[in-house]
Amino acid sequence: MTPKILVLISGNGSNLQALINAKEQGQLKAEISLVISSSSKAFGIERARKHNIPVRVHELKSYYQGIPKEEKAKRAEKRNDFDQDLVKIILSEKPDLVVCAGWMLILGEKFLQPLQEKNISIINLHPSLPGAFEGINAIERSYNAGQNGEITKGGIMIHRVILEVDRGQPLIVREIDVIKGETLESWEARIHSLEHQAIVDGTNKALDELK
Ligand SMILES: Nc1nc2c(c(=O)[nH]1)N[C@@H](CN(C=O)c1ccc(C(=O)N[C@@H](CCC(=O)O)C(=O)O)cc1)CN2
Ligand SMILES: NCC(=O)N[C@@H]1O[C@H](COP(=O)([O-])[O-])[C@@H](O)[C@H]1O
Repeated sequence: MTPKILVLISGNGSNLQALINAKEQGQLKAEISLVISSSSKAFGIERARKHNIPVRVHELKSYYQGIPKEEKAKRAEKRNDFDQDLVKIILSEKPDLVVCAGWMLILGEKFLQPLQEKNISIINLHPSLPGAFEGINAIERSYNAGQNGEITKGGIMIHRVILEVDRGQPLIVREIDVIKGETLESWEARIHSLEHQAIVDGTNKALDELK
């Protein structure tokens, strides 16, 4: 039985495209059974649809409707509802593995706990080395650190997803050297190039570890 992966995206979807390409070239040990996007505007939706992969949009803003930013407790409640509804979608799909490929939302306990109980592994692609630049805008932050001489290497990792953001066990780590005077665009392109192979290798490695 071919394993099933479910891919979470929020934007361009170039890493989803890398998984789709790998599947079509026989280099991915799974089928992509569903793509879930946290934004209805994500270009990754088009990428999935072009390859007849089912898509669901699951947007946080629809949960926050009518709740002002100041009402933090109410928003936290709705955030839990968002996570719990996301779990329902995923459990109905029964994937072997969930791959966060540019999913730009922190996954809370209400999401992680039920998936752990069902033994569904979750991995994430993050554009920095373990222990550095957790969170968003990691590419720009690592670029600035490199150009300021604070780091000599950057890179990416595929890691297991735990509650602590970007602190899960790394499965794949790939490095690049800082080049002084390099443009942000060039740094970003080198990072993305690393990502597009690592997302496939990391997914295959996580699938192998399920056996
Ligand atoms: N519990 C976990 N959730 C997620 C992880 C993780 O390791 N543990 N990885 C992320 C992906 N990610 C970095 O790789 C990441 C994405 C988004 C954020 C974040 O701060 N999101 C904010 C919204 C940011 C914004 O849109 O301005 C939020 O969720 O409120 C941090 C890290 C996937 N989730
Ligand atoms: N913290 C998570 C994070 O920053 N993820 C990053 O989002 C981009 C998604 O690109 P894509 O939509 O083209 O695959 C990738 O660079 C990925 O590393």
